[in-house]
Amino acid sequence: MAEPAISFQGVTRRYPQKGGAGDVVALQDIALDVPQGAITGIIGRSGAGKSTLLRMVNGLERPSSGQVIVNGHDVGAASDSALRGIRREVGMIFQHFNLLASRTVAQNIALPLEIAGVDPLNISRRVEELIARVGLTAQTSRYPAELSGGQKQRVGIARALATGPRVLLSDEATSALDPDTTRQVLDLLKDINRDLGLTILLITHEMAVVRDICSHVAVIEAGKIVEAGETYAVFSRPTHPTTRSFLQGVTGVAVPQFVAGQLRPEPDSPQAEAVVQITFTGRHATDPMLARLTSERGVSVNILAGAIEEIGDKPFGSLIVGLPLARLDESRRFLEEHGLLTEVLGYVG
Ligand SMILES: Nc1ncnc2c1ncn2[C@@H]1O[C@H](COP(=O)(O)OP(=O)(O)OP(=O)(O)O)[C@@H](O)[C@H]1O
Repeated sequence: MAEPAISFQGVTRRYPQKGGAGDVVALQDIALDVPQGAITGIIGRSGAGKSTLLRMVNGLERPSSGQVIVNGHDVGAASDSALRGIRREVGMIFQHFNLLASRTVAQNIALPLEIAGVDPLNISRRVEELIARVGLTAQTSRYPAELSGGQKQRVGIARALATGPRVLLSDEATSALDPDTTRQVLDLLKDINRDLGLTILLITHEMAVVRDICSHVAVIEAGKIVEAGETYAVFSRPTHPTTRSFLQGVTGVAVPQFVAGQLRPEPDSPQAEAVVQITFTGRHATDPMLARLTSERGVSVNILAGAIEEIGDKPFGSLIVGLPLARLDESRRFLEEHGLLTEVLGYVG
């Protein structure tokens, strides 16, 4: 296994509160490896600790205890001069772009190179290359106020890439953009990841962003990582309720309203129907298992909701069905034996 690009080792961050009301524990004993060359998403609700975690990677925050190792350097223990070196290897993009209004596109992108003392001829060559890379050649001399949100984020990306970082941090980079523009910016990040082998660590509160570009994901809740792994594995077998609730919207299936209102945790009668979520992954996503359950076992299946999509180019499907209570155990066994995951959501009738 290659060394991780970033390794959080037992990281805790406390903030003292005014008036001696005890500390706020923003992060608690975080252990997480971010693989080299991957796109890793940290997803969590507001206040979960995402920004604090991200800001540790470029030393904007330091751990109260534990270590953050980036490309082999212990960021929390780095001197100011070592930190400057680490920051050249770590670019960052922001939700609100953070561009300088008085500088053109080219001048904004040139800024980190000027700070690094690169000579002017090399700066203009490099800036031209970066502008082409993010598709803004026609906007080179425009000011931020003359750009759309998506174009501003492209400038942010080019600026973050200027010093040739090995890691790119993204702080809710698409949260201020409409869905089409979000898609384009995510595609650009994916291309950069692939072409430059750049490690990307992003924070988001949208599972759709994770689904669309992240090969790995960590779910953070109240300062703790509650679930982490390859996106496909986490999507197929979410174990934590927070992960499940983030997934509900994104896999496009939810219990339909007319059923949700009647759903009960226990069956009321032997004639009840179990409402079951079935998750399909890999080749099983396209196998007609439900048809076989009916034709081979004579079980009538009532399809209530469903969707099939792709995660990391692999098919992933989710269905919600009604199954007769009397045949529930047998049906679940049949489906599980064929590689499908089943979960009883409740009972109706
Ligand atoms: N400088 C600070 N002083 C005191 N408390 C802080 C400070 N920074 C963050 N916190 C607290 O730490 C916790 C985590 O905050 P953080 O900003 O990392 O969450 P987040 O997941 O990024 O939230 P959001 O999505 O709203 O930005 C919160 O309870 C927050 O109030």
